[in-house]
Amino acid sequence: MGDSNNSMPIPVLDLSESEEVQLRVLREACSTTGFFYLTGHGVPRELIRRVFGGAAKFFQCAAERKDEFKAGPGEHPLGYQSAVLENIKLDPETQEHPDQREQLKFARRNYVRDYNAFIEGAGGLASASEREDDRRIVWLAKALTEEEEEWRSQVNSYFERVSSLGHGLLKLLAKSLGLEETHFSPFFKRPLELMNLNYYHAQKARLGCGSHTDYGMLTLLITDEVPGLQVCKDKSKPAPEREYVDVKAPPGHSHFVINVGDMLERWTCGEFVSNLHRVENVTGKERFSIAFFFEPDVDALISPIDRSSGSVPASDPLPPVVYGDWLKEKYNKTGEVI
Ligand SMILES: O=C(O)CCC(=O)C(=O)O
Ligand SMILES: [Fe+2]
Repeated sequence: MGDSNNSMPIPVLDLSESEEVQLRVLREACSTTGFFYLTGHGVPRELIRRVFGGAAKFFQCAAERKDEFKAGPGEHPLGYQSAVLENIKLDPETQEHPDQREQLKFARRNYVRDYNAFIEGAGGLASASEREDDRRIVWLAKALTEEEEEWRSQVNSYFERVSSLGHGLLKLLAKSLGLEETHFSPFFKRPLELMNLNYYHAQKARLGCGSHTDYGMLTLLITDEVPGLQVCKDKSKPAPEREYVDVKAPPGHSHFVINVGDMLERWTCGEFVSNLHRVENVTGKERFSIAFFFEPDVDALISPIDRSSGSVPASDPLPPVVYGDWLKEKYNKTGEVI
């Protein structure tokens, strides 16, 4: 792991190394490719394997069964999304075809409330008591088989483990920027945490997921061993000239692949890079991945950090934004149909 492929090395952050080394690796990774592998994370491989196993079974189910996991009104952006039409994520500049993947999405109940209030303009934000109490992970299907019940507890436990990793990484990120360890905590009291199980079909010569950046703070991804994820070498180039390099698929679910999102790039005034990436599944094999999007509270007011003064400056080069407003604008721009 961590060797260069096609001349773009992806560093490995090992949480069992000394903090000094961790901070150095993190800073270096975030300010160059915006991607790093994470190991020493403590999420049991067996748990990850079981979550993947259940996902493979779920996506094999008949369409009628999968449709029972579809979101109803007020339940977006959760549940099952088939590969046809509902799942279009078109970047008109670079992507000719819709994304080719099925997804099953999970979040906590307060995410659903906050998302719908802010993005869809329906209902209110999670109430004060819900903010504290309702961290339940939502499953949309009315009834589950015994096997699915078992899978549910594995998926939920994986979600909690990755959520804790996200909070831990916030502390490291803050320190790597020379800030107090708790600097980001007030903006992550009830973070938007969205977990997508992805199923890329075994088709050829189509983008499973078109070139994009992720919107939030960090994305924590686990893939199977089928390659497909590619990272842009230099996103400042115009779209037709951009080159993409493969991100080596870690063996046996051993490493997370983590990347900086747009909000963190903005928060750090561009010091940390939210890089373009895509999935090109040309192996002729099915591919599965789990992406966990770790994003600030929907109503967090985020002022970019100017490191030249070491804190939030009086006159920001970038104005403060409310995270939910920023997200809404992003969705409107990409024309994502949910
Ligand atoms: O499946 C992958 O390897 C990456 C998926 C991804 O980039 C995304 O869903 O944002
Ligand atoms: Fe992504």
